[in-house]
Amino acid sequence: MVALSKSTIEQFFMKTCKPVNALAFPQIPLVDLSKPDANHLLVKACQDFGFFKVVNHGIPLKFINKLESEATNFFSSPQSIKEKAGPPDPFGYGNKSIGRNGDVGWVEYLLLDVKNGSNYDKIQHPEDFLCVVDDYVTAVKNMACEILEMMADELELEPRNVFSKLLMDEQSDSVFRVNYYPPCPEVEESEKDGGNLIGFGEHTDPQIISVLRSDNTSGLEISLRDGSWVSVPPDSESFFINVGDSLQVMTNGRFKSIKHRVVANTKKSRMSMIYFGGPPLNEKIAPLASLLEREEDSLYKEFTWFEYKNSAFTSTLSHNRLGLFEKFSSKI
Ligand SMILES: C=C1C[C@]23C[C@@]1(O)CC[C@H]2[C@@]12CC[C@H](O)[C@@](C)(C(=O)O1)[C@H]2[C@@H]3C(=O)O
Ligand SMILES: O=C(O)CCC(=O)C(=O)O
Ligand SMILES: [Fe+2]
Repeated sequence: MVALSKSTIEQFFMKTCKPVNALAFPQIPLVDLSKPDANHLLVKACQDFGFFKVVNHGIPLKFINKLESEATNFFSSPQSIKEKAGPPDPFGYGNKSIGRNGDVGWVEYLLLDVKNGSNYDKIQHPEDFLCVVDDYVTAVKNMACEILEMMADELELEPRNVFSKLLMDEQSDSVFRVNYYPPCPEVEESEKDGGNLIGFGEHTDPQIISVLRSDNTSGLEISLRDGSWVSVPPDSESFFINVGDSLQVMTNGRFKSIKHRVVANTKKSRMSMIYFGGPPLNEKIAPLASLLEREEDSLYKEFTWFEYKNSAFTSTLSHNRLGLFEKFSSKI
């Protein structure tokens, strides 16, 4: 990134909420996938937070390291090379501008379509990149499916692939993103006023499940039920799982899609990679009939993922996207 003036940088300061010093939150739910209580703990975490950390995940470290090193090469290449992989329409390289509706963040990113690798050819040496992304995404998708099946078991839902089949479907509309948050030394002056540089503004993820891995730089924050923000202690050897809006709907609001954001670290860069597991475009998203048989009212109108995605992608990051599909907004 080129050096920017203070006034240019000011547009990245948080506008919607007072500057915060979100406390590090050591009580992030922790699920050890190799332990017998994993099913119970992950369902509890989805109900209480919509977020948890996973250890003993079985994803080979070499997949993670290779991808991190390819991505580091990419983000440290000359701006003109990176820009050849952009603009994000919606896939490709993006710089500071997120989505199409005016959101900005102190971030560079690569957004890739998992279903159809064709967009990789914007990137220089696509063959190297394609190979490492595929290995990584396949492994992470399998872990996401295992977690979704553990959820179904714990909720006594049948078949147990009721959620995971959506990610396994050849037409699954899943997305992969690598975010690079450069340091911003120019901001230290303004920090005296208690400012915070926004890396990625607050939002919920629209899909079913998101699997996030970052390096050991802090920055990710989650919003608790009382509206306070807490900082997630980074852990490069673990994965963090987010419940997405679609899973909130399918569980009729039992699982919460978590509001999260990234505050840029002004001194250190941060890199994260996120797999967003989504359903096929024509899939109908609605509370599962077997949950409604248990005498619950459906809280949501049915929609297809295509409809939800269209509406989501015309909204800004912080918009409450599910509001449009709620039947009784006061109940949620
Ligand atoms: C402002 C936007 C960026 C986003 C599309 C949207 O209009 C609203 C949802 C955003 C989000 C958040 C989670 C993922 O990072 C993402 C790829 C997604 O599916 O929804 C982004 C979208 C994006 O960056 O294009
Ligand atoms: O970079 C991160 O840690 C999170 C980014 C994020 O929430 C997203 O890309 O949807
Ligand atoms: Fe997100």
